[in-house]
Amino acid sequence: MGGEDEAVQPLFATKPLKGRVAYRCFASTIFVGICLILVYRLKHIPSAEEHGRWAWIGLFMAELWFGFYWIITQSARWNVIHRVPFKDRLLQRYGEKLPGVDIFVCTADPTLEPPTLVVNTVLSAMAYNYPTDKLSVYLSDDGGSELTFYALLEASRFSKHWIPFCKKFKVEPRSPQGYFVQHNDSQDITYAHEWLAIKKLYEEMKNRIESAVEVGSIPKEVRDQHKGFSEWDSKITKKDHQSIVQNLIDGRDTNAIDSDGNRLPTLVYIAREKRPQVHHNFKAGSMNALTRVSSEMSNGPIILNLDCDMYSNDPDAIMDALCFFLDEEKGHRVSYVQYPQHYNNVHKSNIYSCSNMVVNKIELAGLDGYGGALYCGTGCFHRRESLCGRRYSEDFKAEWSTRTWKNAERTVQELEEASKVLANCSYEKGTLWGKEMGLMYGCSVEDVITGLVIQCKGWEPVYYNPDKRAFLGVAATTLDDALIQYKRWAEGMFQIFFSKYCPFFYGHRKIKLGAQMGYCIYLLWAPNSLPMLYYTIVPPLFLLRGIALFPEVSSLWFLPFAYVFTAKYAYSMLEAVWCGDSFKAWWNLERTWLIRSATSYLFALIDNITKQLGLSETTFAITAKVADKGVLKRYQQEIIEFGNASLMVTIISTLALLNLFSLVGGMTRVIFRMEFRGGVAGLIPHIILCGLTVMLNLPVYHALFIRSDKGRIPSSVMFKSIVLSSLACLLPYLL
Ligand SMILES: O=c1ccn([C@@H]2O[C@H](COP(=O)(O)OP(=O)(O)O[C@H]3O[C@H](CO)[C@@H](O)[C@H](O)[C@H]3O)[C@@H](O)[C@H]2O)c(=O)[nH]1
Ligand SMILES: [Mn+2]
Repeated sequence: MGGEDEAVQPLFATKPLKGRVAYRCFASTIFVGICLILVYRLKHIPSAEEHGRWAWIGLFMAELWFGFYWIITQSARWNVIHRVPFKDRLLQRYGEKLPGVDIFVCTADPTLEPPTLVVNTVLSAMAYNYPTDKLSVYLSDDGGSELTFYALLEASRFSKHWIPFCKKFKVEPRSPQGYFVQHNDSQDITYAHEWLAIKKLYEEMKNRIESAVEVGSIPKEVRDQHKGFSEWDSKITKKDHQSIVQNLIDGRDTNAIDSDGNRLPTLVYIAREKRPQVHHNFKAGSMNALTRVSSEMSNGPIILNLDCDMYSNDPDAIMDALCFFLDEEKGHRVSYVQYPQHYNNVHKSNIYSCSNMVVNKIELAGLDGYGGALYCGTGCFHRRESLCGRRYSEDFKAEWSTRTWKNAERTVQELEEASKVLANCSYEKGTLWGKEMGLMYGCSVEDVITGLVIQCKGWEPVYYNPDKRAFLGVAATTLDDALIQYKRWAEGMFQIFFSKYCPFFYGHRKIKLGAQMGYCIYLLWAPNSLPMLYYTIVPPLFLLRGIALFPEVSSLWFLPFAYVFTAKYAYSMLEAVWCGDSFKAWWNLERTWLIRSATSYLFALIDNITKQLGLSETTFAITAKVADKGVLKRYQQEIIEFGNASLMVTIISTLALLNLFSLVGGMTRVIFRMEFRGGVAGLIPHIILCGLTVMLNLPVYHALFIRSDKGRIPSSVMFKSIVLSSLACLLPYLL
């Protein structure tokens, strides 16, 4: 125990990122450039008789927005920090006094989220290097599926072999699926022997689960093995069923031991009550039910929240996270410790830009620098108290060691019955759950808004980005999935901005200005769509018409445009490469940003408006975690999957064609020296802009005209977008 006379060494350190001063100087030059651009726009507005007056004013507004948004993004780069925990000191000081940790895993649909995937996450969580009597894993199944329950039952049996195997050979990762795909070339005989045996067990379990899933029901002899299946005796549906709470492993039970005779962690299955007439609030509702049910059982003061597709990749991650909570001097202020979201199915070139290295390494760490670490929904350790709505106060000191199972003497049956009440629809009526307590309701990014509210109650969250990836999830493998996911995020974020939780008002005097701005980088994704669309539609059309909307290249006013554009993109490329992206990944990100703006962000904007008008409601489109073989193959080859004839794809291809037509038309004009207003030199910026857009869209043309696989853009979409873009090209002649 930390000696009384010597000063206690901290359990974690916070360090600034190097190179700040240089960055701040550089950013200031861009700022000057932006101001000059705006001055130019204001001083040169075409007169009422001239062509392009309104287009000009539109460009001014778009550039005003980009400038404003750029300033907002500086908050995430101004004050970047990183955190360093000291696990060894923790181990020395807290041997026996470690707090209980409850791990929540959420799943919602046995088809989109296969039970095998779910139990892999659960098993990886059960196998953490942490005293098993202090570890409890709770699975919330919003799908209310007996298939998932069955899979969990199988996992509880398999864990008796898996956990000792992991600990004996220190295997990593601890998701069996993730582990067995690795190559095993060990020479150790006992290891090879046991490896084979455990692999066989795993494959058998997997086959049993998958054949049950295929048939869609559980064989009678299996149903008879566990009383829990009786919950499904009366035909129940996903949207209409009673509360189900089944304790599959009771961690207090001295007979619940693994094959080496060590105690097992607690394992509980929960499907909260669902009734068609009661709104279930998606994942937030499920997390809150988990919080209450777990408080009736293990009641761990630390909660780790995982999505069902995100397994633990580092068996020591709990120890790292605890360093932040248990630090004697600063730990009592920490509300949650968020890890970045990484994916195990993302390639180096990252075609849909799902994993964002710059966001993970710079932006989120930059927000943390202002005390504004985001809560991202998964891979996050919470303090139960702050999650349950407690306000921070100076005299708050956690008592870790005194807390254990709240109802230690009660039997499993008694606990299950008591817990079911907590998972009932009626339980929350008239309480503060979803408003002041637990995760917030009514927003499709329940995580971000909950994090903001917790911060505004005085807590200081931590963002921790270790070199070794602590959690690995599954990223979207089709363009549609990726865009719909971003639409959900952009919509929820923008909704926060226009609610009473807008960081600038709600956070005023509660969180730092840097954090308020930092939140807005994401909250303002949706409105970016309009200026982005404007910039990719109007300048190309005016190029076609031969009307310059930018200064001539020989003019001094061209300099700020050239400087801001080049410096911004050169910097963003260097930044991406520095953060570990490839050049191609950065290039793909630029395309993705364009595509997202034209689709996800635009739709998010529109949906927000219709919601304000009361025409639509919050929804939650679950991202698929599996794809069929053809799709997967193309994903492996890094070919974009357009596939269906959706409105989003139509917009993308129309925009791409419009730029192509304009570029060709504009170049023809230049080559044949047709008349211009403002001279050829004035059109060069248009050509550059349009040319870059065309280059970004190369895969779109490829999918339109060359590809023949199923992921190409369907011909119906092709015809539609040819007609639409041609019509658009005629537009400037009518103005
Ligand atoms: O009614 C629901 C819907 C979803 N989920 C679970 O929520 C998680 C996230 O859903 P997913 O479809 O995978 O969405 P993503 O876009 O991948 O999730 C990101 O964005 C969400 C907010 O939009 C956060 O909740 C997630 O933590 C974050 O990873 C999954 O485990 C689901 O099982 C539920 O429990 N109940
Ligand atoms: Mn997900």
